[in-house]
Amino acid sequence: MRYMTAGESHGPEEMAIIEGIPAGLTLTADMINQQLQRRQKGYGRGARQQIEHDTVAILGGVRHQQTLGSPITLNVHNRDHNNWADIMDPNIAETPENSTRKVLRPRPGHADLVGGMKYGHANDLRNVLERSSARETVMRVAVGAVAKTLLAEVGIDVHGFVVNIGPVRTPLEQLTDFADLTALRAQSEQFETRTLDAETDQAMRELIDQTKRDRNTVGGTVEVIATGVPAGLGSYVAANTKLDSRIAQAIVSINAFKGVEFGGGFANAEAFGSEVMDEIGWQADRGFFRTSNHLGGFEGGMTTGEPIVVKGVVKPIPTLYRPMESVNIATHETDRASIERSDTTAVPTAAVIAEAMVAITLAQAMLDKFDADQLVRFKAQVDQYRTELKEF
Ligand SMILES: Cc1cc2nc3c(=O)[nH]c(=O)nc-3n(C[C@H](O)[C@H](O)[C@H](O)COP(=O)(O)O)c2cc1C
Ligand SMILES: C=C(O[C@@H]1CC(C(=O)O)=C[C@@H](OP(=O)(O)O)[C@H]1O)C(=O)O
Repeated sequence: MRYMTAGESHGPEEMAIIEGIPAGLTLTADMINQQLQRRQKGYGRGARQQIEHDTVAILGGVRHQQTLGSPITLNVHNRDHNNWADIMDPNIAETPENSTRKVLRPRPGHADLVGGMKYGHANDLRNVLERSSARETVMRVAVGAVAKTLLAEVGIDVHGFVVNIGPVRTPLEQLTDFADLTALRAQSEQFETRTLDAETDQAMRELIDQTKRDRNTVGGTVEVIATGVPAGLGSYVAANTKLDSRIAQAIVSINAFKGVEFGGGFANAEAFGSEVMDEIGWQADRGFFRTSNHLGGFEGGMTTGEPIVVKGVVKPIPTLYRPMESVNIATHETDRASIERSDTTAVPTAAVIAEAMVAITLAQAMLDKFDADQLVRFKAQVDQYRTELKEF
């Protein structure tokens, strides 16, 4: 399964084409819209999310709510395009009237300067920021919704949670029961943590409010857990077949993500081997299992059959309303960076996007391993494989 997205942040549309989803999967716009709505929630975002009401149009690859096996085409309209129509119109040449809102003072931490140097956009760095914007992640979440729908057919569930925003951490106890990820979600639509007491919820809001008043931004950490994943996805035989490395790539491909860890991750570097390896057990009704999950569900680049637990580090938003020092690319004079309308934090949204990226990567691994033509055969092969694993 592969996919591609296209679209500029203030352009008319965001688009995605997915190739390789089996025929016979029930898919509706509502299923995708539920995930798009989750992406739009989250305390700390700017005014853009009030303008957008992201809803998907399914334009190809589906008939009577069933996938056909042909490429699935998805589309999300940018409502904000109305406010940028002349400036962003693909079909109207540049004129003095529509050549406004130029970006000439690159923002440190954003793609502006290097993107401009690379593609030769010396006239306007907007040509960079329109695509480097995390607006693109709306389509990743749409593609992720399709992946999650497929994975649910074979009992795989994937969920993203907020771990911390700046110094405010959710009370994150070691998980022993991964039975129901949806139930694990604390009842907080704003933060999507897996445990959240009123005090922490309040502390997070206060931190974000204070950061906004300070005209600053704040980052954090998110965690994605995937359950029901069979052992043996990915392989140790070659560098590019190791599934943990593909998941790491998928996470760091998201705007602003700067680090990844599996299971105990960086803390494992300070522990002894006896505290880190997951001991092996066997029961007739389960087959092989582990008594702990310090390694986050991977050995040798392969899934162990235990839940996948992966965390991602989200840096603070680069655009500051109290801009940092920069240089005007037209005059080469020192100046303050441009201010574009911006979020204070995007960590809660980042959890939903990271979930989508893990779901996409797992769906790809499953479709590499099992039949990708039709859902019935795909499911039968997964069942058969699970039986073989249990009987090993
Ligand atoms: C959901 C989300 C929303 C974001 N919103 C903003 C924003 O409002 N302003 C901004 O400067 N950066 C924002 N970013 C971060 C930039 O897109 C990102 O830092 C930039 O593309 C440079 O890429 P890099 O940080 O991966 O190096 C956001 C990121 C995510 C994941
Ligand atoms: C549009 C989204 O996020 C945007 C990501 C983003 C950036 O620079 O990454 C900058 C902001 O864009 P704008 O200036 O239009 O408000 C965010 O709102 C979205 O998530 O749907």
